[in-house]
Amino acid sequence: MKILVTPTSFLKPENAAAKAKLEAFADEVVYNDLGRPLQAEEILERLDGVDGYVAGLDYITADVLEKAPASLKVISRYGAGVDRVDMPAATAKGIKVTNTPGTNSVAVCELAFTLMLCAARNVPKLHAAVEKGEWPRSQGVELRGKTLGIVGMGAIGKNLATRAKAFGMTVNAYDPYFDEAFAKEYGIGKLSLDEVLTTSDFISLHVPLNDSTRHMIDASKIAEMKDGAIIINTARGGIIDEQAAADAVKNGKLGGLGLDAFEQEPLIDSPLKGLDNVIFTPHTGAHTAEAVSGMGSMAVDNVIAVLSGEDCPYVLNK
Ligand SMILES: NC(=O)C1=CN([C@@H]2O[C@H](COP(=O)(O)OP(=O)(O)OC[C@H]3O[C@@H](n4cnc5c(N)ncnc54)[C@H](O)[C@@H]3O)[C@@H](O)[C@H]2O)C=CC1
Ligand SMILES: O=C(O)CCC(=O)C(=O)O
Repeated sequence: MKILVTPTSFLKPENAAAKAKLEAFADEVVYNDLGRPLQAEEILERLDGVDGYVAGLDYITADVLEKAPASLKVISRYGAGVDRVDMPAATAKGIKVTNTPGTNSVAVCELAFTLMLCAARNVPKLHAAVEKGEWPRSQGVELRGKTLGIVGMGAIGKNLATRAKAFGMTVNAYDPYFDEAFAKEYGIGKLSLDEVLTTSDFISLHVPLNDSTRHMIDASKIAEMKDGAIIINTARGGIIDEQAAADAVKNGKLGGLGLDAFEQEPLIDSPLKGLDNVIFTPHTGAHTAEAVSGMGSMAVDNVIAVLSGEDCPYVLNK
C-alpha cells in the first residue's frame, strides 16, 4: 500500500502515534514536500501508485480525479470541509471520500470567538499602535447584551452558541436542519436566514461551501444588516462576496470583519486589505494541538479502514 499525506500539520509531534500507525500499515508513505496545500498539477505529480490519500486543503478537482491512477481507492480528508474535493467526480471513479467531523469544532469556535472579541475591541489596531509607541485609549463595545446570529448550527455553530450565551449574548441561528432540542436546552432562537442577518450585531458563518451557500452574504444581504454589524467567517471563503464586504466596511455599513477563510488562499491581493477593523487569520481555525491530533488520528483510521475493507462510518459517498 502507498499513501500520500499532504496536511503539513500532520507532521506535528501531536500526531506521532497516528504517523507511526500509518507507517506500520503502509509499505510507503509520501509526505507533502511543498509545505502548503497542493494545486491540481502538484497532486497529480504525486499520485503515481497511491492507494490512499490523506488530504489537506488541496484542490482535488474533477480533472485530477479523472486522471488519478486506478490504484486510488480513498481520499481521507484531514478536516471537516470537503468543498475542495469534486465529490461527483470521486464517486464516478469509485473513490471513497471520508472526513473527520467534530475533531476541530472547539478549535474553530474558539477562533471565531477570538475574532469576535478582537473586532469588538479593535485589538489588532491597538496592538499595532502600542508597538509604534502610541497609547490610544480606544472605545469598543461589549458582547454582553448584543445579538449573535449563527448561520449553520452544526458542530462549530453549536459550540459557539453555548459560549456566546455564557457571555450574556442573545443567540439566534438559521440552519435548515435546525436542532430544536439543542436550541431549547441552550435558549437559542430559531430564525430564517433573513431574520438572522437583519437582527444581529455579530454574524458568524459556519456552513459548508457549496452551490447553495456561495456568496450567500452578498451586497444585497449586507444592505439589509444592522448598521455597524460585524461578520465573522471561519467557514470558507466564497460564502462572502469579498468585494461587497470590503465596500461595506469602507462606507461604514459594516463595523468590521473577522476572517479565517478566503476565496483565494493565501490572501495576496485583496480589496479587504488595509481596512480598519478587518482582522485576518491564515485559515488556522483548526490548528490547535488538540484538533491537529484529533484530525490526524481520525484521518489515519479512516484511510486504513477503507483500504482494509472495513466499515468506515465517515465515508461521505457510500
Ligand atoms: N477555518 C477552519 O479551519 C475550518 C473551517 N471549517 C468549515 O466550517 C464548516 C462547518 O463545520 P462544522 O460545523 O464542523 O460542520 P457541520 O457539518 O457540523 O455543520 C454545518 C451545518 O451547516 C448547516 N447548513 C448546511 N447548509 C446550510 C445553509 N445553506 N444554511 C444554513 N445552514 C446550513 C448544516 O445543516 C449543519 O448543521 C465546514 O464545512 C468547513 O467548511 C471547518 C473546520 C475548520
Ligand atoms: O486546517 C486544516 O487542514 C483543515 C481545516 C478545515 O478547514 C476543515 O476542517 O475543513
